[in-house]
Amino acid sequence: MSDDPAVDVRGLNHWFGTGDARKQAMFDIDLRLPRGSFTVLMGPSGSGKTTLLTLIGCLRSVQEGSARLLNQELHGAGAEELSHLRQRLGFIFQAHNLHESLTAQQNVVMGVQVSGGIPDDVAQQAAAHALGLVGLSDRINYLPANLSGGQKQRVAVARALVGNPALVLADEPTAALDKDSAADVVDLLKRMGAARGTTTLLVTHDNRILDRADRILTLEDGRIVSVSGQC
Ligand SMILES: Nc1ncnc2c1ncn2[C@@H]1O[C@H](COP(=O)(O)OP(=O)(O)OP(=O)(O)O)[C@@H](O)[C@H]1O
Repeated sequence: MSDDPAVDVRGLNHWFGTGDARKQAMFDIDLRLPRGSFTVLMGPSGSGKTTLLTLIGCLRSVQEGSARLLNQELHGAGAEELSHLRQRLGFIFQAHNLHESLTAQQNVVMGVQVSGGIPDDVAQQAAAHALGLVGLSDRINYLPANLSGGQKQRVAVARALVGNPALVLADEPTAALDKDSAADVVDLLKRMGAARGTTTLLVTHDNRILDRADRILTLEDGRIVSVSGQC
């Protein structure tokens, strides 16, 4: 495995709006995420956590500065390169975003098929395996409506990890969960990340997660104001 960090951001600035409404949201961000690390990104509402996550996740264009993701520069990258890079990422959001009309298994299969060209039987096997890893082997044919909040979020974790992503970006994945389910989801992400060498960046307001992070970054008003933990 390469020693290069999974994410290497330098001098990143970002603005929203145009003309008089133009407002700077990110200021001179420097950030490195070593491969296999588990980093928590904290900060008050409006501090820029989601903006930073979506820039790193190729969901927004980098306007100024450098952001290298898996050894590829995002600033100036074309749509096709960004789309290929996105296929190497796993996303988990606060709202699990499961398709309500699809079973747990079918939802996870969609996570395999983002990269395209995967035979259906292989996708089905991979999805069943991922659901087993998150402890839901006995729920694969359940619709989301018949799963608890914690179980739905575990399906979302399985869907994010089934394609073996190099980097997992999670935005408030435990916000809607009770204490035990939140701990389960984070432990699961950490355990699976460690087993596969996946790098994880997790945005949260949830103090319960902090003791599980290798590193904690704090954003305030679009600036990183503290970094704690190992580098
Ligand atoms: N699409 C947008 N257009 C204009 N301004 C935006 C847009 N998205 C975010 N912003 C502004 O950028 C700043 C950072 O927002 P962001 O959503 O990244 O913060 P956050 O830390 O994720 O907040 P929260 O914890 O509430 O989700 C805020 O001032 C926000 O109003």
